Amino acid sequence: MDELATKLFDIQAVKFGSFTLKGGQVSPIYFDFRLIISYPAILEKVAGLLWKKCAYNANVDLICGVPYTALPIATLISVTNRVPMLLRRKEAKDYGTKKLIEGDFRPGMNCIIVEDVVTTGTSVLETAVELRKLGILVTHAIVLLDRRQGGKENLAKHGIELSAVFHVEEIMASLEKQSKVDHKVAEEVMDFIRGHQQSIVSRNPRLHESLEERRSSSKHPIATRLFELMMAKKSNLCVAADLTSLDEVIKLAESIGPKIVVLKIHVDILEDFSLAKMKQLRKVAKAHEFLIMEDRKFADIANTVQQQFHGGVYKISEWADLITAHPLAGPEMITHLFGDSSSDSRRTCGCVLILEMSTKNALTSQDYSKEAAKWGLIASDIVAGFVGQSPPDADFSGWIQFTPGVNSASKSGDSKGQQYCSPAEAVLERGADIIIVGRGLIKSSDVVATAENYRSEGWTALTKRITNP
Ligand SMILES: O=c1ccn([C@@H]2O[C@H](COP(=O)(O)O)[C@@H](O)[C@H]2O)c(=O)[nH]1
Repeated sequence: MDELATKLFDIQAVKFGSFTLKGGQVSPIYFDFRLIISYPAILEKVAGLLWKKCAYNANVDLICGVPYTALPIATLISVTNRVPMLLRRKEAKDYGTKKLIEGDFRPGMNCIIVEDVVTTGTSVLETAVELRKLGILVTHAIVLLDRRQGGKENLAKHGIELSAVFHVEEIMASLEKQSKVDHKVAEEVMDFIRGHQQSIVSRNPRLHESLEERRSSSKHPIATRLFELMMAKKSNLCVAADLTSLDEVIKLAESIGPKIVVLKIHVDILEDFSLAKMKQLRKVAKAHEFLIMEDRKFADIANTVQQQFHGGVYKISEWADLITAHPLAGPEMITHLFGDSSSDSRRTCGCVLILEMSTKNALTSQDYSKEAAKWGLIASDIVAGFVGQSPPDADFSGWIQFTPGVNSASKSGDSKGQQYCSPAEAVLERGADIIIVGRGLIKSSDVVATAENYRSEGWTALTKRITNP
């Protein structure tokens, strides 16, 4: 790595001085990796290191470079490792096939995106969008240099894991160690990078307000209650009790009740459901002060959803404090979810809108969640919060962000598309107010100790986020 950093410096692919960037900022460092093609040995080294970043992934069917600098790099990786390549055009031709993606592929194939520098991740994302339109799966991108300016987090939000050969800190440390730059320049560069590392989370005022302030701006009684419980119990832990027996759920709730603020269930996986047992669970919830969330993911027209909510065997409106709903059917479904304006449920139950899902290749795109968040804001007497992996553009400090896919023991997710992050990452990088932990807790041998660990990690991260904006 030191050798490559030196070579990049020597050929002036890494320059120091004063450079005006695309966004108008003046940067003390500039990376011009287009020069690499003039140095075949360096090009070969770069391609080799990039390939090492994804060779562990047995699922590479194709690679695709982001135009233009990464194209020769991707070509070399393709030829050396015998991995077929795709070519993405920047503009479609106005004659012939008019295709944006050239090459031979089948929908369902896995494609790795290759890039030279990632700042916000937009170029990688644009390439991923075109590939995904054709049914090609994109879950990984490899990059020579990650400037650490939010790209990794942005891509993760879209189900793409970014692996970098270098981070800017590593290049600077290496060049300083080899006396290529002096300490003052290295400091200046790092100050600039840190100053431009504003992630979505650090820009969002909701995430730095105290829970007390947010409690007073909340418009839904259940959101107000949840803020109070969080402060009183010093907990932002929701446990996904995905068990098939309600007796077992009750047993679990009795043991971890003091550590949690929400217990989330899926009523339709219970084999021993009865309203009497539900009453028992409500008693435990009252005694230990936590809310019950039914993760029903309502998604139909309002008329049907109302019946699903109030009727059937489960009579969800009789026992749930919170329910989840997909905003797919439009704003009317949200406003009529609980019934007409006189329905008691509007005050006794809060809707948690699913803006983004935690799984790979989820269809909850940025545009989708942006629109849905706007509807949620309008229906703030119904909507207590949202499920998501990041704060939406239209945000509101009285709303609560619930983030599932939290598991300290597994970084890679399960084998069925679920993706995981740690409690600290969920809170500090993704904006979670409440972390949702399922198998990471219910499968552990000591659920009480594990609940305490998640409570403490989640709460520490939340306190840190509020006190260090
Ligand atoms: O995007 C979503 C929405 C909901 N879930 C639910 O959360 C838990 C996660 O369980 P783990 O065992 O921690 O994977 C589960 O009940 C899902 O239905 C989600 O994972 N992602």
